[in-house]
Amino acid sequence: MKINARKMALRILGQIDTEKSFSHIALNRYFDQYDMDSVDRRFISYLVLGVLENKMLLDFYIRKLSKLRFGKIHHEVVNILRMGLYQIEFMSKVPDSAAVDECVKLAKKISPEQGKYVNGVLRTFIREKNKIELPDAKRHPSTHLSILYSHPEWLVERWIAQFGKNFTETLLKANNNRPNLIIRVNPLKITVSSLQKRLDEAGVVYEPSLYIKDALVIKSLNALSFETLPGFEEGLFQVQDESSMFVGILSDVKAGQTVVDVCAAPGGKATHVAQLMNNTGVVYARDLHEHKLSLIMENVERLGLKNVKAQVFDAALFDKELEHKADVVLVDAPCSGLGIIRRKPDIKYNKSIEELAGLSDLQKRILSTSSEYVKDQGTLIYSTCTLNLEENEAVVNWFLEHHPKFRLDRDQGGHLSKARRMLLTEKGIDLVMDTEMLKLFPNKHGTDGFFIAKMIKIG
Ligand SMILES: C[S@@+](CC[C@H](N)C(=O)[O-])C[C@H]1O[C@@H](n2cnc3c(N)ncnc32)[C@H](O)[C@@H]1O
Repeated sequence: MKINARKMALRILGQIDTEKSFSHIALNRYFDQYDMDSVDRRFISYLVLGVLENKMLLDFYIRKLSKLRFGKIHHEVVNILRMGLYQIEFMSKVPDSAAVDECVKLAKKISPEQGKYVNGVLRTFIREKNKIELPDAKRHPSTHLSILYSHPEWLVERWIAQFGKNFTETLLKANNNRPNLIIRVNPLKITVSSLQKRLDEAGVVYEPSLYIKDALVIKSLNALSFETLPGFEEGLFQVQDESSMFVGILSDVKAGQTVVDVCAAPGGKATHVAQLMNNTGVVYARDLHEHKLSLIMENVERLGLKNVKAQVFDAALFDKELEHKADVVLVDAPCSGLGIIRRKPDIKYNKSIEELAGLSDLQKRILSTSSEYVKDQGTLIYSTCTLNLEENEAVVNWFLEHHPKFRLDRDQGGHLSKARRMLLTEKGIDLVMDTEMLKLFPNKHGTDGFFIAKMIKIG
């Protein structure tokens, strides 16, 4: 039986609200449970993610248009209105009349009055949307940007203070764009050109990554549909953002080395370095959560890796067994995740200033403890998928002050070939930061927001 895509989207939004599930998990759960074609999947994920990305703006409109106070509106009707407004405002291919009619049908299932109410709000929006004024951009810049791009005001204020207003606006905008699906080819099983042939045969549209030699940017699929690509089950590739692949490249691992990845699940970076070591040496892939080890193991097995040992271990605690044993230690620390809002729009609504403060203490502790595993002349890499100074530069600067045996690697861009550096310069993309730490931004580099500091132990 054909599913009703809007009804399904409404159920998923309801579940995200009530169970506080992450959107990608809720979407995948429904996609696994119901048989639906790729057109429906794409429409549902577009609508659900679009509503979440723009929730504050859509709620601002509802507040302006509704005769009922926001808190008094039936909870399901709030989501019906959000879906209707989103389709009218952002989905140009959906005729306004279809958006209204379908939402009214959904609301009528609750009661005829709710149908009338939804009809009234949506039709008023179509007539009067140009008259709705946002908070004044000059007098209240952070409130204006916060509503326009649906990011909490405290975060907008913080980013304006750290990056300036114009940069922040482009960052907020980029956070509401859908990211590409990026895959890292697994050279242990296939060459890049052979995988490209397989993708061509399946009609998949892709292009080579600007940054990473063995990575492909998939253009014809969204990030949630990677399992449908040819070769996934066979382990011919791993899904991973280019920003995160930089950790593997910067680590400069060699065959036979010992690597400790203290925060490894689901194993993106651990499997990358294991692959770069050509299935030799050993990668200790650790995580605090036992249930996450299976995620690492699934990837390890699928990719055909023999050199990864997955272990449960709390990175904040010292493990004497590994003292001074590692050539490379990866600290991909738990963080606020504010660099991956494009992938998980829920993140921007779930964080608070208090939570961020607690995180930097944990990050310092994990980094200090893990540094004890590094051999003389060994490498320590600290990374996060967030953008705030407090969780990035401040943590690394604090660490360097307290650990004089470590220094920043001076040549963060040195791993890139000359040709690739020229290409990036031509495109106006600057990778080497004046702080000698690498920070990538969705609006500047087209990648996830990501931070990497590579340090060397002088010994
Ligand atoms: C950013 S994710 C790691 C992503 C992973 N490195 C990858 O590339 O796929 C951070 C991980 O740290 C783990 N974690 C959080 N606190 C931890 C702790 N105290 N010790 C070890 N792992 C921890 C989380 O379970 C989470 O899987």
